[in-house]
Amino acid sequence: MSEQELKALRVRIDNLDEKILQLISDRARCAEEVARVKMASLAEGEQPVFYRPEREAQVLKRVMERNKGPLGNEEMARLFREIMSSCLALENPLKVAYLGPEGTFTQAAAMKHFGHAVISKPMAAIDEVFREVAAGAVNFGVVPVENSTEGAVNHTLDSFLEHDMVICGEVELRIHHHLLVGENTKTDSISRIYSHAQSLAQCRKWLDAHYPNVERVAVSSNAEAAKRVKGEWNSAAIAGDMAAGLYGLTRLAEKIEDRPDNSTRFLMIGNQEVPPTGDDKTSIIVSMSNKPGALHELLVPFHDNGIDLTRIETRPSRSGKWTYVFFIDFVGHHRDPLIKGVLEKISQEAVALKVLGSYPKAVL
Ligand SMILES: C=C(O[C@@H]1C=C(C(=O)O)C=C[C@H]1O)C(=O)O
Repeated sequence: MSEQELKALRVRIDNLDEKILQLISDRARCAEEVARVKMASLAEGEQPVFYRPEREAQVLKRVMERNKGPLGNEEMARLFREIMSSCLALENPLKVAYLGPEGTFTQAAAMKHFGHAVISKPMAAIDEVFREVAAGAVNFGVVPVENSTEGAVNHTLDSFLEHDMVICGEVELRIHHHLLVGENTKTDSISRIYSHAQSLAQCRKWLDAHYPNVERVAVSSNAEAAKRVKGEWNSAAIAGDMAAGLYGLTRLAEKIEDRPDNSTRFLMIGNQEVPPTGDDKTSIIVSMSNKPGALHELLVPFHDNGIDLTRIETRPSRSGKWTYVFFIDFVGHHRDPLIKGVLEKISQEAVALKVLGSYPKAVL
């Protein structure tokens, strides 16, 4: 390609960028206007709701449906995710607590869902994320709930039993783990490997094959593991890209997770009910009396109405020995008439039923 051609293309790009800049600014002004209208139409004492997850899901879906390439749908939606995040921050920047420290996959999930124009607050434990939301110190919290290799994150499920929270969104993240070391570590003399228990479990076979005799030490998060090995001799951490970059570690081995499709699902928790979008999921907690056929009774209404169950998890109820609660996720919104009927049926049989929230299915 000649210099001449390159020059002409760069002029075209500059002109397009100018148009994009203009359009994004017009869009941001619209968002400001939306904020003004929302404020003006408030009833006495009513708090404005700036963040609308159902609307954001609709915007992203529209973008994906209309996208004709060459950029992929996810790539294009990611760009619009950030534009919306910045527009919303003009109305009112969201405060989001997540399971920290900085560099965790939960932080990556928070950014994937809310974009980067939020005020984010790392918390030391899952329960603290719940408490921060309950105290009103932040608008939303982000917590991991299940991993495709290792199953449920029990701390999160148990926290739902203790706090009244509304789930307002979900996000899924592909989880790639790397074996990381700091500059002081001699790679042939690793005597200890730190990570979160879930991550150690997700790499169990790889560790058994490559480091069978090295001590595995579970710490509170894999970002914490990365932070530790930065200054330590002869130790390594298992963590992801964000933590590797943040703490400037070297990758001894990449993508060491046992299953290549290893993914984690995260939930956004808050106090805001989300209206239906037509493509939603609902999470409930149910406790049944301890009698034969109780689980069957619970599941029949879903089957009879053709409702797609996406997950069922059992946890000790904490209110009596050998009594259990069921965490159930299914497709649909609790305001849909069909779902309403099913929930009514279940509540006739159940000791307790709590709807944790209905929320748009993950778009990205
Ligand atoms: C502009 C609005 O407010 C926020 C910003 C949005 C956007 O930038 O598209 C979408 C939904 C809200 O989170 C709105 O409610 O439409």
